[in-house]
Amino acid sequence: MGSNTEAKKPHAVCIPFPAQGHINPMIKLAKLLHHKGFHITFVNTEYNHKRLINSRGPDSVKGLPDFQFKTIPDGLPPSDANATQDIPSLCDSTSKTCLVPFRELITNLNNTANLPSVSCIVSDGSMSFTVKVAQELGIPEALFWTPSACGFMAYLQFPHLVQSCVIPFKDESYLTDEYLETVVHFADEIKDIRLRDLPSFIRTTDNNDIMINFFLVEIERTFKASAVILNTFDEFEIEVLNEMKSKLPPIYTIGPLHLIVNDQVVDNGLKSIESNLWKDERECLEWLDSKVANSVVYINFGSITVMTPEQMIEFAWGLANSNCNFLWVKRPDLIVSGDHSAVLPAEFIAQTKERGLLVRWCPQEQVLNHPSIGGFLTHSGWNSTIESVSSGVPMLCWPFFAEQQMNCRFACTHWGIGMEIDSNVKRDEVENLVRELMEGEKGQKMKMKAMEWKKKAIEATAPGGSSYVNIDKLINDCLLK
Ligand SMILES: O=c1ccn([C@@H]2O[C@H](COP(=O)(O)OP(=O)(O)O[C@H]3O[C@H](CO)[C@@H](O)[C@H](O)[C@H]3O)[C@@H](O)[C@H]2O)c(=O)[nH]1
Repeated sequence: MGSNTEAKKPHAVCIPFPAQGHINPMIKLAKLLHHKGFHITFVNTEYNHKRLINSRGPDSVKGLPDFQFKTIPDGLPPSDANATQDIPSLCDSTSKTCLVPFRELITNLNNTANLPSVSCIVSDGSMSFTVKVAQELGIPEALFWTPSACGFMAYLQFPHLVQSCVIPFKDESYLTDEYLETVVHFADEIKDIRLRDLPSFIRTTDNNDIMINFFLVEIERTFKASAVILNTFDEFEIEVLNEMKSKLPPIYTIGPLHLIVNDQVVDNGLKSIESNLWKDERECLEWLDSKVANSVVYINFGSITVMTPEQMIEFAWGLANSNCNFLWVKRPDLIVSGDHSAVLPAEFIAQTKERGLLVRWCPQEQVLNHPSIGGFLTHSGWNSTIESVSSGVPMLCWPFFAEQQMNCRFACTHWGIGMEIDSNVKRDEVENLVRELMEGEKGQKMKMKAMEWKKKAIEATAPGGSSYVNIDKLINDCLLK
């Protein structure tokens, strides 16, 4: 394409919140927009840019002539660690420090010869300082909220919960299992949501709590955006979406995004653009090839969850005692003490060596699509949940924090594809639930339900489907305006 045509392209600046579970869906959306004719500038933090180079090599950030990577600092002290940063610190520092470098970056882009002017911003909902820059430039800004619609809906309750003095809790005596069972008003059609299902950030007595205050600001700014994007599909979360629709800027449900991208984006150059911050151990796919269909339980707690060595041991013996095959992704920074290798007992390793594989990071989408995977023990992060749904894989849910409790609640009670593991995890419960998931009657029912949702997810993303259509609407009605 000649530089003249290039200069006329719409130019979207895409900026994720700097954590794996946010970068992944944003890079997919950026690829899709590129495929639809946009010039893309993708903005990572310097910290994550370095991690991307470490895990995937320098070519991984070279981009393409019309898909470039840029960086801004995250405001935290420099570090060479290969680990997820502390989330409250990151929320605090990005919201306080990133506006200035982001504005400077856009000014520089607009002053670069042969580069189309920035015509829209697609920002993570948790990086809403960017709305200010869009307003200054008079260009549209779409906020991509990367949790589920039900999780996002739960965050939308924060202003009301604060005004009505429900959160922060008055004192420690409210932090009990009994009080957390209190049913709250959530949506007209959904009456079974309890305090314990709301984002874990509500479980504080601190009036200056970083996370509550952070979400109050992010929610308030959402109303100033031109559009809200969600990585879900209408049929899956229709009650929640109906409830939100009248209260927010136009909402575009465009998920499961990875299905659309895998179907539509065939360009080889784009295929090489990936966003793993840890190195994939792809050998696990060959190991899965050696196992019979639906026989392996896959365990992965995403990029942020941490657990104590004791919890890990309970999971380990629960898995060993279930006698099932398992693929367990044990991220290097999964254990709170940071002691990666010392915690798993030698007897566990010896006992399970024929039927268990431990890796540090894996190509999750491919793993979930592998025929030998029969169930997923997950922390209920939204990407993991929607990827599991898209593959027709039922789940055991051990929600850790943020809106994962809500995803777990919906998986177990609304979608019929999940069973919850108590936060105080014990080996017997793991053993029994893994058996039930892989061999029991309830597991069979969940599998059938998961397969139905998979079909619906594919329909939503196929030509004419709701998410497929919404991408074009998002582009025409918002990003090109
Ligand atoms: O070995 C692995 C482990 C994970 N992944 C990918 O990493 C992402 C993980 O995302 P998610 O499952 O959502 O977990 P978190 O990393 O914990 O995600 C954060 O971001 C999500 C989206 O906002 C929220 O739903 C979560 O609560 C929040 O913790 C997914 O795309 C996975 O496919 C891999 O490719 N390989």
